[in-house]
Amino acid sequence: MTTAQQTQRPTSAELDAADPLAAQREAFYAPDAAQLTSYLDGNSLGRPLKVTAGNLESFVHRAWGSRLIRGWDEQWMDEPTVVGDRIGEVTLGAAAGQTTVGDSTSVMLYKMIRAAVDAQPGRDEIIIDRDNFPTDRFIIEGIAAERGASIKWIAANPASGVRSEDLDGLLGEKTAVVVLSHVAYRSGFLADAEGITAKVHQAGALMLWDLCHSVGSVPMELDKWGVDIAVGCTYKYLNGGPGSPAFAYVNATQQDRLQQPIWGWMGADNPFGMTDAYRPAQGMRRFITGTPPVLAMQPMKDMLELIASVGMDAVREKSIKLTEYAIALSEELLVPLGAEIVSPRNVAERGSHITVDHPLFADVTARLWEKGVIPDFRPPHGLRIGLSPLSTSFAEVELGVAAIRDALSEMQ
Ligand SMILES: Cc1ncc(COP(=O)(O)O)c(C=O)c1O
Ligand SMILES: Nc1ccccc1C(=O)C[C@H](N)C(=O)O
Repeated sequence: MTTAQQTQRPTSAELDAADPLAAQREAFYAPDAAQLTSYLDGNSLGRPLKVTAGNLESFVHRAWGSRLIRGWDEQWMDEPTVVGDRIGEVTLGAAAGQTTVGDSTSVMLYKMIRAAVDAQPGRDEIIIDRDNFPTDRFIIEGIAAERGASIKWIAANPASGVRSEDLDGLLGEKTAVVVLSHVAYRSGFLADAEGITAKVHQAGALMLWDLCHSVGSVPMELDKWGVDIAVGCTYKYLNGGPGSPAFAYVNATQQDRLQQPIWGWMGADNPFGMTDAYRPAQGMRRFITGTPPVLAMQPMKDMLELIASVGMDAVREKSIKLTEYAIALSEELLVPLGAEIVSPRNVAERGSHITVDHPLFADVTARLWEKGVIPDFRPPHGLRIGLSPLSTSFAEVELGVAAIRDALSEMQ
């Protein structure tokens, strides 16, 4: 590092002092320092809010313990779409009536991709990229086998992600649906959701975005972009807790055309009519299958209100500053030790995490976890630094990257 670099870059203390969202970090539960010194994995599991502990206790005592079965009539039957609408309003740019909550992300992806393929007669091709998260790829392989559809693969580009031109030569009159991640789980590449959606529509195909790594960190305008379907998880930047349920968005114009494949009573038009035949409910309720995971939906409500109070634009602004800082530190401290930054340098093409590659990073990550410095590792060589804007400080990033440098140089 040159002296010039040292003097040009603000210190982590200066960045924290200038951070308009710094006070929000107090809202998160803080384990004692022996357990945690730097949490860099909010993109895998967000931290709990302090208020969530009391709210869960009160849920047990009041809504569940006192109202008991009456809770379904009074509130819980509507919870999937009420919480869904709030996710839509606060984070997705989605008007009410287009978002619901339930199932795991994998199951929700299955339901939505199957519904999309079934709704496109004469079209039997699904497009996805080789670098997409395993569950997305596996589910599409399963659906292709089940429906006799074929898969058109976008070639892997691990240091980047999918650009509009990557669809050239693959998109056509046989394409039923295109499935892409808005932010790539490995590189953090942020796709041009609006441009790609428009291109997919020109070919008459449906567009499904996996929002797992963007929801709650990147502002979105799903309605404006004309997105057909989106699925995302709520345990990362929506801090819903381990295994909190997924959400699905279906554009109002597509809801009647889509029929999901797992016909359960809760997605039928009259669940308590105990009818002979399944008839799908109107609107988003048709995408529900079984009893909604109401308890597991509670923590995300607290985070949604915190995000609403500051706004997604402020969240994104901090996210950009955090990833810029993590890249600058990685360049100074890790690249000289042979590490390679494999995330986009252009902020407009980057979500809220970065990945740095080095052959020793699997061992480095294991050693860091013992010390309470928590990034994560994705094979073959990627150490991911996830920066959850409302809970991460610049000091934490500096401490974390310095610890990675120390572990790496000790092991070399
Ligand atoms: C892009 C992407 N899709 C899906 C998932 C997860 O699916 P599930 O919630 O079913 O484990 C993840 C992370 O776990 C992910 O990063
Ligand atoms: N759901 C999990 C359960 C256990 C451990 C990690 C996860 C993740 O979410 C991983 C994340 N989707 C990833 O991009 O690697």
